[in-house]
Amino acid sequence: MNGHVLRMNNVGVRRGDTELLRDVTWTVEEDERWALIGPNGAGKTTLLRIAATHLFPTNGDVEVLGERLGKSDVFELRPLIGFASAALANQVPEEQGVMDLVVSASYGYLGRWREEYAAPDLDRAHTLLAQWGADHLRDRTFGTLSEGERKRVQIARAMMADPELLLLDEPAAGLDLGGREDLVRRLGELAGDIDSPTLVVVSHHVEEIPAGFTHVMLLREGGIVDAGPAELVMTADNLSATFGLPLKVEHDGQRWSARAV
Ligand SMILES: Nc1ncnc2c1ncn2[C@@H]1O[C@H](COP(=O)(O)OP(=O)(O)OP(=O)(O)O)[C@@H](O)[C@H]1O
Repeated sequence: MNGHVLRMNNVGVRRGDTELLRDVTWTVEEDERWALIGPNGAGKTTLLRIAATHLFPTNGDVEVLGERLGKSDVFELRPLIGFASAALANQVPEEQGVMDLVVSASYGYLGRWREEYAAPDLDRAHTLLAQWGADHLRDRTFGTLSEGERKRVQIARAMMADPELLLLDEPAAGLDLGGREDLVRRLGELAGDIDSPTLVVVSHHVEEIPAGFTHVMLLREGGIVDAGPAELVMTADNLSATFGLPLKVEHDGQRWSARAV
């Protein structure tokens, strides 16, 4: 795999006359942790869905975990990719049990109960729920969970199959301040662990970039404003161009913040 987890070359996505993405050239190496930041409609989710092999681009080349999209069996690739998004959460039936949802990820389907789950898989599901602060929810159904609780359970599920690449679309959206800070701290711990999968997290807010995230891509109107090491990309000029208003950017050594000037 020569270290490249993701490689995109001149990727574009077009729907009718609308360009959802254009000229995206991007490489992600194994030990990198990326945040994709941009305003509503910038194309972040579209880009993440391509990385997850859920969407084929209209043009350009994509390699995920060394396999070329269009030339490989995505059903062999997908178990190696953990993916959590609001769209996936919406596909989970309300009555789905939390444990079933998490443990079934290693069996390749969306949470149907099987009698023959292996004990090590059940143990791993418990451990992951605990790691994401959701162990107390394991006897609940997905439909009874709050927004923040759903996010934690979804991340535990995405981690279940021990992925090589973990893609999280707006994991902190809809969380209150305490919930956001708790989740961002846990993501920071994951980022700092050398055994963690390669991470790509989408957000609208620079405050949600966890500590330890090494790289940032800024997206606006389907195009890359800048992408690379966080300390080079996260300038006031770049952020202002991305969000279309003059911004002041601060970094306290761990986390970023931005506000209008
Ligand atoms: N099938 C489609 N046809 C036309 N436009 C589409 C289609 N799917 C998405 N779009 C548009 O493409 C743009 C990019 O959408 P995308 O969901 O990737 O953006 P995003 O950066 O994730 O936005 P948000 O932060 O609001 O979730 C949006 O303007 C959206 O309305």
